[in-house]
Parts: sequence; C-alpha cells; structure tokens
Amino acid sequence: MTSAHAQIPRSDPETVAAGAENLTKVYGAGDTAVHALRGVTIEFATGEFTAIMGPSGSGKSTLMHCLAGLDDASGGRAYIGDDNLTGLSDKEMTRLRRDRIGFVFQSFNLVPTLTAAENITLPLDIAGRDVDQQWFDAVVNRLGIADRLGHLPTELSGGQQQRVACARALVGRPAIIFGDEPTGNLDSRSSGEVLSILRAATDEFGQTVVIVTHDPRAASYADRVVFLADGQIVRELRRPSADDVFEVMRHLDGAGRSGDAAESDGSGAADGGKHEATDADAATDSTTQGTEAR
Ligand SMILES: Nc1ncnc2c1ncn2[C@@H]1O[C@H](COP(=O)(O)OP(=O)(O)OP(=O)(O)O)[C@@H](O)[C@H]1O
Repeated sequence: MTSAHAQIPRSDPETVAAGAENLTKVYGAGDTAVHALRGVTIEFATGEFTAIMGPSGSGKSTLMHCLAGLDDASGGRAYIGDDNLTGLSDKEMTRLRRDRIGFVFQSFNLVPTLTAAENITLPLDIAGRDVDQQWFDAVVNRLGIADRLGHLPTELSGGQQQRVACARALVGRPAIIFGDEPTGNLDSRSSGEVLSILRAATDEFGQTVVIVTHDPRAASYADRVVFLADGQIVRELRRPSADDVFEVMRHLDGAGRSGDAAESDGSGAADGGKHEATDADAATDSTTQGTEAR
C-alpha cells in the first residue's frame, strides 16, 4: 500500500483524500510574527488513518485547521480531493466543509438542547440531505450508542458524548474526518473506544481519518504518524507501536528544548537507529525525503 501510494500523482482524488503543498502560516507581522507552518508538503491517502504529533507549539492544530478549511494559510495550497481550498469563496468553503469533511473536537461541540440523535443528523439536516437510516443504524450500533439516542448531551458521559460526535462525523459519509485531540478529554477506556471507531472508519467504512494527538497510544492506532517540529514535518512512522512514537517524541521534545528541533531531527532522529520501527516505504515517501533533505 505504502510504496504504491508514494508514486501516485499528487491531487489524484481517487487515491489522495487531502493534502498540502508548501503550506505556510504566519501569525502577526514584523518582529512579533510567528511562523507556525514553514512549508509543509504532505498527502493523506484515501482510506488511511494518520496521526499528527509534535511538541507543543509545533504547528499541529494550525496545520489541521488549514487542511480542514477552518483557517486560511499564508502561502502554498491545501486541498481536499481536487478542490484547492485557497480559491474557494466563503460559501463554497462552507459547502465543502459540510459535504466532504467530518470533525471531531476535543470539546465534543454538541448542541446542548438537542438529543444525541438530533446532534448526529444536524449537519445533514442543515444541508437538507436525507438521512440514510440503514447507515445511521449501522453507525450508532457500531458506536454502542443506540440506546442513548433520545438523551441530551448532559445526560451522557464524556465517552458517550464523544461517540455521538464521532457518529455525527461519520453519518454523512464525508470523504475525510479530522480530529483535533479527539481523545484529549477522555479516560483511557473511552479513549480506546473512540480510537477503535476511528480505526473502523477507515477499515470498515473506507473513510480517511487525520487526527492531532499528544498521546503515543492514540497515535499507535494510526497507519501513519507524522511528526511536526517548528512548523515543519521532520519524521514519519508507519504502523508504529506506542513505544516507537514515544521514542521519537522524546527526541523531539529534547531537541525543542535545546532550541532547534527541526534541524537536529534532520540529522539525528531520522538516522538515529530507530528504523526498525519505520516501514521501509516511509523512507521512500516524498514528504519524508523532502523534509530530511532540508
Ligand atoms: N491565533 C494565533 N495568533 C498568534 N499565534 C498563534 C495563533 N495560533 C497559534 N499561534 C502560534 O503558532 C504556533 C503553532 O501553534 P499550534 O496551535 O498550531 O501548535 P500545536 O502544535 O497545535 O500546539 P499544542 O500542542 O500546544 O496545541 C505557536 O507558536 C502558537 O503560539
């Protein structure tokens, strides 16, 4: 799977669900400017589960927000399928987010006055789209919330609320689901359940999932873990264990504290003898090569 997709032409919507090319994001200007993204190029293969990791402030949320059309990039391009987000009007962007993207946030973002069922179908209702009842039933059964559908969010546990948020993201069959710390507020059991569901979204439902996480265990559910440091992609692992992820993060945190995460990783972690954790294909991935060459 991996070596094939490394050779796939960029922006082929059949095989690449989303991506970015030389994406930059600068907050502020002049002396106080913060370069949150410094030329990120990445593809997300259709049907793959990717976790984005990196030290605090490395640009993870910024990258996800630019990829999901929640924030404008300063330069480069972000795309969903073959739609370039940069050229879209507000109206087109709203429609694209509504029709093609599902979101799961750390804070669940459920509407407190609506039942679980109403929250799940809300994006479809707003879009005026029909609910596919068979699909709805399959999703809520898979998530184990079929008996909680008439309840308000306040009557649900945190884990149940997040499962409702996952159902909301899945029920419209979006091309891609973005999760910003989707397990950040959950205990380890609920966290495991939500991650299994996101895993199933790719394995059983063929959707593409991209999450930002700080948790190596959460990242170990992914097919691919991409590491950011100082606004650049500095490393990636394929199907790593939590320990593999932890090791890279330990290195990046250390490098960040010494003041130059991206540079030191380029000559350190990438050649640091951890390659047993890395699928050989990752080494041929153009993103990784491009970054390590910098
Ligand atoms: N609205 C903003 N205005 C100014 N600077 C910002 C803004 N949002 C983010 N930044 C800065 O951009 C950089 C990247 O932030 P971002 O939130 O993307 O990092 P992160 O890796 O998601 O961090 P964390 O893990 O702590 O959530 C940081 O230096 C942050 O302070």
